[in-house]
Amino acid sequence: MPTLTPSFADFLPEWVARQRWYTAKGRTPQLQRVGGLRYQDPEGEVGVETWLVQDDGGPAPVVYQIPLTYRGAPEPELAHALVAQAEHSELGPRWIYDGCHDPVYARLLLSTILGGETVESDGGAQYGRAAGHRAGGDGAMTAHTAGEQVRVLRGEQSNTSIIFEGEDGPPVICKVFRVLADGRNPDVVVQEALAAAGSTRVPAPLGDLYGEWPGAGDQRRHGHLAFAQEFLPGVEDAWRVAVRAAADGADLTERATHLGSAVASVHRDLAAAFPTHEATAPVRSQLRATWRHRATAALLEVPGLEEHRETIAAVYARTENTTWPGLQRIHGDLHLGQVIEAPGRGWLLLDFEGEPLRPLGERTAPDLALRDVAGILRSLDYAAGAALREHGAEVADDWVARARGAFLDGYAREAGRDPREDAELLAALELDKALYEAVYEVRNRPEWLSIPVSGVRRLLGVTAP
Ligand SMILES: Nc1ncnc2c1ncn2[C@@H]1O[C@H](COP(=O)(O)OP(=O)(O)O)[C@@H](O)[C@H]1O
Ligand SMILES: O=P(O)(O)O[C@H]1O[C@H](CO)[C@@H](O[C@H]2O[C@H](CO)[C@@H](O)[C@H](O)[C@H]2O)[C@H](O)[C@H]1O
Repeated sequence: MPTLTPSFADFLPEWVARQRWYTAKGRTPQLQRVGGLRYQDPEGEVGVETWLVQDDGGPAPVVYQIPLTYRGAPEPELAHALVAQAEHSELGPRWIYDGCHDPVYARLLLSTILGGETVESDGGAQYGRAAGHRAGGDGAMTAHTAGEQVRVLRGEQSNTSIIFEGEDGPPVICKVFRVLADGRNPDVVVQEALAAAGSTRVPAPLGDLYGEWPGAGDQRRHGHLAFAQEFLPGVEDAWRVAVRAAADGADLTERATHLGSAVASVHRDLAAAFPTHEATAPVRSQLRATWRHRATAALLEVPGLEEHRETIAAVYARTENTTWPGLQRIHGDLHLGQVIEAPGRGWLLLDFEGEPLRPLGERTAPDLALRDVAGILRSLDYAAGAALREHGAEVADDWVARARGAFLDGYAREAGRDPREDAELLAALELDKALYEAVYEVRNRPEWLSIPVSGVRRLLGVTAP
């Protein structure tokens, strides 16, 4: 049996702990390999393998996807993506890289998806298997599997996205899901359904990789590993547009109005493509219980909010005697970073995975479309906070109020109902979102925490100490 020195157990946990996608920040990963996939480099030079590892070091077990490439010589262009240098007992020195950054893995991944191919592990107890599926069918797209520019998208993301650009065909972005959930990934399911319904508000889906790996005991887990779609080069996301406008005090109202209409049109298409439900009394209490439960957990995790326990409960209680709209499939984690502005096409929505901190079942359940509306309202408030943090710009309350009002106007016009008519629900959902954000920031970006915490206080009508 060949050996590697240092071994994976020696170097992988420490590397995983440093990754943006590691969800249990601050803890020490306790990794066990649960499965894997072997890809074949056509040149026969680079070893390409995806590790599926379960981490038991966080609050709950999480399965991560970790594509790795093994090279016999260092690759200077991949220096930033080096996971470890190790000695293989038979092959000699090995340089092990984060596969997403290695064009050899990237091209194999895309060709597996677009070619509808299958990859599997070497077998045994950790047997894994995955199959590519092509969506729609655009013949030009296979041209991307060879000789193209390959790069990893930089920035704040929960997953790792690889971009393929070149002369032979339109650019592609392929998202490698880092946290694997059992079941079909909502990002894939929803965008494919919207595209099939003729929505122009999402980039065209091109295909996905769906896999299986061992679960507890004899169980098998199944889920999406990657998703390829049309890449719109040179576009800006609404977050950057809004932070800049906030910092400059520039008017955002026209764009915010268009964004409101775009979100409402996606909601209309989602209501037609997926089941809808009436918000019956038991459903309403169930949802309120979820908000309360999330608030309790947030107060335990976020310092300085405990004193607001009762005021928070009161905001939720105010939704008891109001009329609720129906429930439907929604985006689930809508914020300005999930929206891009494409020339000639207007605003497009991305990343329908839902809030990464929520269990999959909750993320795909029908919910109030107002939850997405609340997400954008919170995000406009965040943009003002970021303008201060990053540019030292004191943003007038009026700027935020006008942008939020314009977004709601655009939404109301397209939806035929003004979200402000459901003021109690909207307030409850904004609060729920701000509390979620506070937990997210505590775990991922503590230096951002003051933005959602101020948001919570503002929503509760209390001034900061
Ligand atoms: N199809 C696309 N075209 C252009 N840019 C994209 C596309 N998909 C994603 N992006 C960019 O990548 C960023 C992260 O994408 P997202 O789907 O939110 O990933 P994650 O799940 O990792 O958060 C977006 O904010 C956007 O700037
Ligand atoms: O990784 P995702 O994009 O799915 O979303 C998570 O990370 C987001 C931060 O990257 C976080 O969004 C929060 O910060 C944004 C600015 O960076 C801001 O626009 C959002 O309004 C705010 O919620 C998101 O909540 C989290 O789920």
